[in-house]
Amino acid sequence: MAGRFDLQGRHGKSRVRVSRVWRRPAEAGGHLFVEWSVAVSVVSDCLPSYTSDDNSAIVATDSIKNTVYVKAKECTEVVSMEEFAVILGRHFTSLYSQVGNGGDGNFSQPFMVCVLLYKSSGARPFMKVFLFEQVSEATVTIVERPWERVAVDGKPHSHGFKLGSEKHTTEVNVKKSGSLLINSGIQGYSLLKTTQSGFEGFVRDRYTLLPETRERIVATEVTAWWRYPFEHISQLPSKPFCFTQRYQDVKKVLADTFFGPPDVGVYSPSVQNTLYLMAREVLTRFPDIASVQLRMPNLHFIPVNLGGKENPGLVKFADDVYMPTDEPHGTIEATLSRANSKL
Ligand SMILES: O=c1[nH]c(=O)c2[nH]c(=O)[nH]c2[nH]1
Repeated sequence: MAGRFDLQGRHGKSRVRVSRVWRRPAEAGGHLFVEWSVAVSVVSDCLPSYTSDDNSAIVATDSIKNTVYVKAKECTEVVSMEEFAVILGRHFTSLYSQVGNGGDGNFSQPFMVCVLLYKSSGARPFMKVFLFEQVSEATVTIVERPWERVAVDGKPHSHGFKLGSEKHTTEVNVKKSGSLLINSGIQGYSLLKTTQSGFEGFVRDRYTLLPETRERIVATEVTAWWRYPFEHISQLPSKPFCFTQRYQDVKKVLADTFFGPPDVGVYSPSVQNTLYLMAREVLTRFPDIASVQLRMPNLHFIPVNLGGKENPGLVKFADDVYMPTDEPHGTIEATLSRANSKL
């Protein structure tokens, strides 16, 4: 018996690199500059293109790329990358229905539009039928290159930037119905402290060699994702809420909790506990964040002990010289959500 198959597909364009400058006068804070790597992926009714040579319902990924540049141009007011991702998501999920139904987007099938075309020669008009694709869903992912304004002689420069390290990311999913998911995050946020960290009381089995300690270096490269509670386009906050500012706030709360007060720090009994406290602080401080996921590899700094059988204790380690490693590393991650939130 011939098999029956269920086909699902999506297509889009990845790594569309776009920069946008908003040229404000120096008195208003100077130029704003962003560099984004955008990926757009749409779910659409173009299954015949997979199963046959019929491409008539495909929005070309080249057009998707061009749309990113056009929409960036149209953003004459400063936008955050979350807002830009929503603009793109709405564009792709509404564009093809607007032609036929005035924009309320309630088609469940691909639809046809009949257009009467008139020839300039005055010949009889003829009718052409277009089949428009239904984009039911769009996912837009953006990673920002961290250009930061420089300061010269302690004064913020009006149009000079240097590259920083950690990156702001976002992933936005928009459905034709208007339903929405906005996740934002941080990638490559490297944090280290030279003391106030230990690891004791863990399981000892016959392969355990790791000594217990209350004194070690702890280092990690945080990847964070958090979810905003806006579940429909209509719930999007109006202006004063700024996703970019919230990103800066979350970054600060994560670091402040990791390090503790500047003079004394805070003791970390495990990466697990520090991760939890960081996530909890984010949810406590920001009611507009519904859940937060943290991934914190434990990047080991191994105490160097020279010696061996012949020369035991040739050079004794005294919390001073370490061998930095990034492979292998511990992998520690958790998600913290509000108890009443639906994930
Ligand atoms: O903070 C830590 N958590 C662990 O789970 C772990 N495992 C390990 O070997 N060292 C550490 N450190």
